[in-house]
Amino acid sequence: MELLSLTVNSNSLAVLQALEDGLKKADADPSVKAVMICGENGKFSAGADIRGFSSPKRHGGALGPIVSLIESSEKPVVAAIEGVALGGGLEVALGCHYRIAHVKAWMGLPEVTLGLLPGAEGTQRLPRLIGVPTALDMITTGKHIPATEALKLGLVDEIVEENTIEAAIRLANKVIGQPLGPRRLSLKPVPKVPNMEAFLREAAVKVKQQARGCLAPELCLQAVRAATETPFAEGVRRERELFRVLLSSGQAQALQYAFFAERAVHRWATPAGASWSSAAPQPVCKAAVIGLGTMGRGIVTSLVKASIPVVALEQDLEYLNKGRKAVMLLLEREAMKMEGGAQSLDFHNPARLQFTVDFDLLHDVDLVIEAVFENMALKKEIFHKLSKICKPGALLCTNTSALNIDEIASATSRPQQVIGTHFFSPAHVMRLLEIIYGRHTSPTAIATAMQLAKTLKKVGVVVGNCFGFVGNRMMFPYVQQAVFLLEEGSRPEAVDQVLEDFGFKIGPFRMSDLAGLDVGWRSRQGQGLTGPSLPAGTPARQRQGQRYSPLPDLLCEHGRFGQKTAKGWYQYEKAGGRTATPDPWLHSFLSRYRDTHGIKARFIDQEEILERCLFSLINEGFAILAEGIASGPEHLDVIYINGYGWPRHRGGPMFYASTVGLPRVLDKLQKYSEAHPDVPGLRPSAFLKKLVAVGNPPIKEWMSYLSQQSSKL
Ligand SMILES: CCCCCCCC/C=C\C=C\CC(=O)SCCNC(=O)CCNC(=O)[C@H](O)C(C)(C)COP(=O)(O)OP(=O)(O)OC[C@H]1O[C@@H](n2cnc3c(N)ncnc32)[C@H](O)[C@@H]1OP(=O)(O)O
Repeated sequence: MELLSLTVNSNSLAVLQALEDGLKKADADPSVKAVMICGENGKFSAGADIRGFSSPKRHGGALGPIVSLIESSEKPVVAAIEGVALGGGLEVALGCHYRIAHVKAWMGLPEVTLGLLPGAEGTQRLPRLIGVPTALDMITTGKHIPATEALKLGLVDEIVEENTIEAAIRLANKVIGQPLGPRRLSLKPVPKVPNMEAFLREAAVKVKQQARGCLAPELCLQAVRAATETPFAEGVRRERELFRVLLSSGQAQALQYAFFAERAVHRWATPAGASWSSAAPQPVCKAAVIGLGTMGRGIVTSLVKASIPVVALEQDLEYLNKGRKAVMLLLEREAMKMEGGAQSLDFHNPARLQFTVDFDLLHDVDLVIEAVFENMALKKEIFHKLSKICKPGALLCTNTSALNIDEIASATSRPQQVIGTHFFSPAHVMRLLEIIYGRHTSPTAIATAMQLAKTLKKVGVVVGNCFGFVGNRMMFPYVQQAVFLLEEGSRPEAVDQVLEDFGFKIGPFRMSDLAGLDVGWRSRQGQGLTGPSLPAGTPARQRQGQRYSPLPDLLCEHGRFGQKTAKGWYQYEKAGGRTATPDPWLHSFLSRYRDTHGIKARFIDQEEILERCLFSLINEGFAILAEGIASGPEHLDVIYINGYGWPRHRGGPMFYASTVGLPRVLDKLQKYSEAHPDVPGLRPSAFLKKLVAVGNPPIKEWMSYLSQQSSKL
């Protein structure tokens, strides 16, 4: 028996060479009767080294012929899949005549998530093995499936609970001498679907809709279509052609950047030098959530799903019962999606989930997440109480989206254990957790919050304390520009369309209707920008000498809070309705508003809409980096991709800026700033100017142009 060993993500080229050499040697040696391919260290293969994709010759082109070589071997080749078989790794397994997997193994073709397609004949072999609908789903989503599902789909021949390699050797011995023709996937026809053409057409529409401008899913579908329409060799040619298109698209680079950015933010560090190496997380065996509004409900659900026992607290029985019902509904829905159902979550067990109005029940929890509404006085009152009731080591987290962490911490006797954990709605679905450290927050508290993010299957991003932190702070100038564009002549649907065409899930006005216009209104009232505390005689469209638009306030004064009141920037079929329709009332309201303020409406083209919204957001990003609020551009990008619906295939706002070119971003900001001198958000940040002055360096070098002293933390 010849044994070939594959190494996960080591030098791909060396693995390929070893595979080719081993196969040739095995074929030439008459004493070898069968071949078994396995990985090292309990992992079959996670595919190509993603960093190597910038050198095309090293990958796609090289693996296909080797997979063919495996398949054409006259000796049976068995894949022993342990750990993961992903991308090129699974394509190798598809070339084998038999596949045997450990029960805990995972498989998938995630190339699409990297802006590519399985370019080593995977788009041609997988449909032949498991049928077009399932193959298409795996290839266009890139999802990883467990071995148990792979067995049901026919992707593997057998799963084992014990030693996969021994089982594979047994299988190989058993099949020696059996005909290999029926095991060669390239020779099999693609299984028929009743109306293949109609199926593919419908699938294409769905894929395009979900892709939101991302090329890879559509080209994956085209490659699978080729498998249904042409012989294997022709399909392979088409696959290669499409692979080359994707490889040279900027989207693949953006998606690969996003892959590494998400891993890079896990290695958090503060300007004071704290990091994983200086802090270990505290165990979180029991948690509490205060406030069962929209955010609190999602947070409780998220904790229960992660098997962390939770005490859920509300201010009185009426709110508690309302919250309890809503949480139970969410958990039932989540349980239905899981294999073990409600039993697996065990949320009816009071030891797992307890509802109370009694603060004293929080005495033994390891971590509290306060999720009451955005009111500093209320939050301080709660934190003061927590600091008295909770055990000494308990971590006190606040789910604020903008408020000052230091001020909240000042209400406690243990500011080192106070930290911001900004969840995104719906909290049990959205992947982002913005983790905000204050002046006194300890490294242990940061490490614990980061570990919590991981346990909740979220991406934790550590940032510093400032109004709006990173995500919302960058969002303010973006939304502000969107509203200014309305004042100047545009309409909500026109602005949204441009940003949705760019790839955002929803544009700023649809988003604001969904979130509720009253949220921002309350916050602006709190800041004294509108409402009774606004000094008499304040000009309608100016605050502290800067341009201000009262449009959102005026809508709220008309009771237009968005979806919840069936009217906002759009109109909806009913209160709570989701279908936004342009509203003639709003259009005439905007005309009257412009007349009142002597604004002459003008036509605003798509380029201006896009640039003013995006470049002002990016500009704020540069200011955030310069202030040391985030430790690198990838932090901002990960926040935007995972929390704000930024199109992943554009790599995040800062990566996008690097692809547009910083000189162009600067030029445009300068132009818009000259036209609107009373809008500070359009004034180019000093850091952006510096980067342009030093010659527009690549994004990975940006931070090296900041002097250490610039950090305000
Ligand atoms: C059988 C032989 C084939 C091998 C040679 C192939 C030759 C290539 C030819 C053709 C091309 C094929 C296309 C592809 O294969 S594209 C790559 C497809 N694979 C993937 O997309 C897998 C990506 N990785 C993951 O999904 C996960 O990392 C996973 C493997 C599931 C492990 O997850 P987890 O345990 O959570 O660990 P991390 O994600 O944090 O990863 C740990 C570190 O490893 C780095 N990593 C992981 N995968 C890759 C990769 N494919 N290339 C480069 N680096 C990778 C990751 O960045 C982490 O590094 P660090 O700790 O420094 O951040």
